[in-house]
Amino acid sequence: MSGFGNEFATEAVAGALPVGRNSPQRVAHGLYAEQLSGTAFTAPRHANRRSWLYRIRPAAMHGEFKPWTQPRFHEDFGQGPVTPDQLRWDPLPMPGEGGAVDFVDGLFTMAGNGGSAAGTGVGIHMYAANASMRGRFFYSADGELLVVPQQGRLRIATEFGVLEVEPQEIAVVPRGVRFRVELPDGAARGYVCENYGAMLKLPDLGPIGSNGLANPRDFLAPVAAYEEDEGDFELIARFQGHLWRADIGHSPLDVVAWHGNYAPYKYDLRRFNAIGSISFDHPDPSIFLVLHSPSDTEGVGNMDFAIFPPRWLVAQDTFRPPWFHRNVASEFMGLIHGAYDAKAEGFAPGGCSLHNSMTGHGPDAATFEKASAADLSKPDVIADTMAFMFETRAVIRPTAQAIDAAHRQAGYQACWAGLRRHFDAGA
Ligand SMILES: O=C(O)Cc1cc(O)ccc1O
Ligand SMILES: [Fe+2]
Repeated sequence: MSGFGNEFATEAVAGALPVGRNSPQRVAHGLYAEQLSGTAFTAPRHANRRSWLYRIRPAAMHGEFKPWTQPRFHEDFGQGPVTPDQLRWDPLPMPGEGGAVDFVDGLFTMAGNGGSAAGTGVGIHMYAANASMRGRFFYSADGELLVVPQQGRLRIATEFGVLEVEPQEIAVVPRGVRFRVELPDGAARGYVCENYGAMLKLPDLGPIGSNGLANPRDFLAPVAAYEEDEGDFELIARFQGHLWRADIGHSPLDVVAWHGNYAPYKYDLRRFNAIGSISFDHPDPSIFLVLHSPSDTEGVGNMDFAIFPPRWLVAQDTFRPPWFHRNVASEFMGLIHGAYDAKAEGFAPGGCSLHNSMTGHGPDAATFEKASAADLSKPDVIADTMAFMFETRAVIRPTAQAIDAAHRQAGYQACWAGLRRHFDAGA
């Protein structure tokens, strides 16, 4: 179903959705009615998000939660010093032959800030998996999950229905929504931003007008689809930065019908309408904003999700690639496909980089030399590319395991070492 944050209504069995009311004395087909609130009951109408689920069994039915761990997936961003160095990583290695690693087992926390208790900031994770989740369901009460596949498709079976996503598409699973990730291609890798702050929304467009960037109708929510499976299953919860496990005797994906505006959704990044300079200068990357989690300060994001999609560069008398800069915000980047226009080498699909607050960064030496000499009478086309950025207000703290990881690039700073001195006061 199409449209960002729309008021949807969907039923997998005719007549399952009550008409004109949410909670009739007896729901059709013997279903239970249950509300899922994603915002405060009293949130203003334009921001209020909730859905009504009509399900075989209520969400309350499961065994007692016991602490559970997956040591690589956590919320420990450390208390100590954070290096202001530029950091970069090779792709997270795929699991070896050693056994089945599903989406939950394959999560690896790279970095983050704030936390679930404070309700601000983000957790930034990667996943590398080689098996579908079997008999296991997961939800995060801590944050909505923005999933950015880089390799391999995901079939995300949720309480609300099924989302199928492939690299260059994204999925967002709201806080609390239970799901299972299956891997149609047998293996998958990608990025996850766990947003502890305000729910992602489409940015305002200001003078751009009423169309452009990510258009609302390209966001797709699933139609209702339910499972009736019973068995010895487990429910894994992410709650206050820790993981919990409970027995559950049935699939919690048993919602036969639902209506409301709080639901998972997907978006194809290739639909993004990129807007840029047709005169001179390279605009700020906010021009590439897809989704925005506002903070309590107007105009300042808790987290901004921006992409760098294929596009034409036509600016005249302009250094066309991203400029050298320092930013009060902190920038975590990933590459989904192709090459990134600021880095000639070393930033591989599935890799990532971190340029924290006020850390100098920009084009590497090879990119600088090439773009400084480029013939600007012709447009450049940047094809076959899809990079993205999670940009946050707070400093992004890499985890100890990310700093110590064998796939971290020790010599990343060398990419700027070859920038030559060109200054000549007399020239
Ligand atoms: O650092 C980066 O590569 C991301 C980025 C891209 C761009 O076009 C302008 C600014 C910016 O931070
Ligand atoms: Fe940057």
